[in-house]
Amino acid sequence: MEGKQYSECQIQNFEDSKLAVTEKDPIMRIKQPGDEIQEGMHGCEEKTTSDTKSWSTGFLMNMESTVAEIDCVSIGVSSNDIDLSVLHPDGSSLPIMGKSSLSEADDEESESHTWKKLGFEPTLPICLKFEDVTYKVTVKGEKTPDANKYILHEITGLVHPGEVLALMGPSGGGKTTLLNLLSGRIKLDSGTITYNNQPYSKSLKWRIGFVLQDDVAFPHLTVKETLTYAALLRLPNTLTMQQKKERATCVISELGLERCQNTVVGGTFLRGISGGERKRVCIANEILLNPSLLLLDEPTSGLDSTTALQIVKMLRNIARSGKTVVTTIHQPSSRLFSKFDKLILLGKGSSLYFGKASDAMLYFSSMGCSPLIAMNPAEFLTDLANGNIKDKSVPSDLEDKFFPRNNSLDMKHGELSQVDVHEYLVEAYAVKEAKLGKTKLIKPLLIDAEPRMKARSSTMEWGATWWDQLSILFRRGLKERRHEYFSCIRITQVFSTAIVMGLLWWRSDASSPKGLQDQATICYMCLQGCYSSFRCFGHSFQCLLPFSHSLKRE
Ligand SMILES: Nc1ncnc2c1ncn2[C@@H]1O[C@H](COP(=O)(O)OP(=O)(O)OP(=O)(O)O)[C@@H](O)[C@H]1O
Repeated sequence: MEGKQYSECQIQNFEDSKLAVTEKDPIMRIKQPGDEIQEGMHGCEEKTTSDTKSWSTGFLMNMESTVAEIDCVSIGVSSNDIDLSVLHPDGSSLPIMGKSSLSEADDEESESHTWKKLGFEPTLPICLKFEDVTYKVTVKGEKTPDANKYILHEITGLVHPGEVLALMGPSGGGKTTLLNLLSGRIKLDSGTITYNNQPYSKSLKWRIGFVLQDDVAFPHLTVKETLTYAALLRLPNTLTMQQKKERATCVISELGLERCQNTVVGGTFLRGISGGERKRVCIANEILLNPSLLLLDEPTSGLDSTTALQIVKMLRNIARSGKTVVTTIHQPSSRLFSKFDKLILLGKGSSLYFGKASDAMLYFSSMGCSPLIAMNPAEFLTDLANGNIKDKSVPSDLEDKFFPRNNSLDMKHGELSQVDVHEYLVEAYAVKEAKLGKTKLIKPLLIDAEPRMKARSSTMEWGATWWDQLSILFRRGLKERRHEYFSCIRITQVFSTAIVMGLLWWRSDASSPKGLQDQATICYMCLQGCYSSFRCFGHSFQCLLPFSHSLKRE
């Protein structure tokens, strides 16, 4: 027991609950009536000490949601180690805070980094809840009057700290739009989005990290330079220059970017780091700020399945460190799919499923939709969201519902149309939602004031001062353009022009009218040169357009 201090657990409404602590593993378990004490737990029951109330134990479980889906809370606490997890009735454990749960015997992830050594300031745990989110745009018709186009229709969901929520569905389903709404970048038309039951506010801005699908990085900077300048620009003034640099180094090592840290990022015309490394650099750029909520738009697009899996595992580890992660995903492999905690399946802007990712197949098979051939679950779900029922069984009531009506019109070659399938699935999901009760489906676990206060007290003035920004941007600009400024061709060009000009006007006599004319000519040429440079300076602003996202972020 040496070196370990056990915390008192704040438990409400658990009248029959007991605490059990193992000596081996510092686990306190809220026992349910009838729950057997496991080997190794005997003799340590109800062991608590008074130097307690560590922030990790401050999570209060709402009784109703606990009964609905959570079996017990498992809290492992030592002076060095804090671990809070939620156990579901199926036996799976979901760590909410601290290191990955001990019960999560995931070999691959046992090697994972815990993110603790980063020594970041406390993260505010954010429980993200969205209910009936609707977003529409007005489409201007040439001949017809303007019409509303629904991009998202009554989408509901919930994600807790420690969880990874995947937004899946066919292209154009509305995933990016939902992500934008959740990040507060665009305003929703109806519905609610809350962060710990509070609406979006400016103070949340720096707690939300957003990794774009096509994030733009400076191609001529190395990975280390990119992250160091980002840290210098975006981290608070309260940190010293050295601390900011150290954080960049830490993030590089945590994201496994050491090998390529001195390689240029690269771009269309410059070979640089690989696609997977590039994605990791983009994620690292956001992780630097230690966001509570990390949103990612297709972080695995264009990557092979192994690299994609690495990225998703990394996201899982990030989530397990107490952050809330929401990501859109396209056609994940089955191994990758199994890494998500929750899933929202979107089809044409409507929700076709929301719940545990592992239950998605069960849900569809329970309604009569199952694959007839061996199929990756993600492929099956995306097919369904597309209305494609080839190689899948169809619910009998779907056939009954549409076949008589569609005898000649919608039925193509004796098959159900995609619209019919889509409508059926949307309706079926609405029925499920109504049956379960929407409020129960998205009942959040309440997060106690203590961890929130702790994280809030760490609120700092973010970003560098005006002068610091100027100096950092100047240095970064020089580095980014060094290949142009300091290229042999450019230097030779400047020097040779200077020498030729110098020779032409060598010893020109300003006292004679002819010499004066010569001097006037060189003045004119210099002014012309300045004017051209000035015009180029104006044009160069256009070059900033591709980096507008970086500018906004910084
Ligand atoms: N401002 C807009 N005006 C008109 N249509 C829009 C607007 N924004 C989004 N859309 C449409 O909404 C639909 C959903 O777009 P969104 O980018 O969210 O899809 P997505 O699921 O992320 O697709 P992808 O997987 O291909 O990135 C698309 O059909 C898109 O054309």
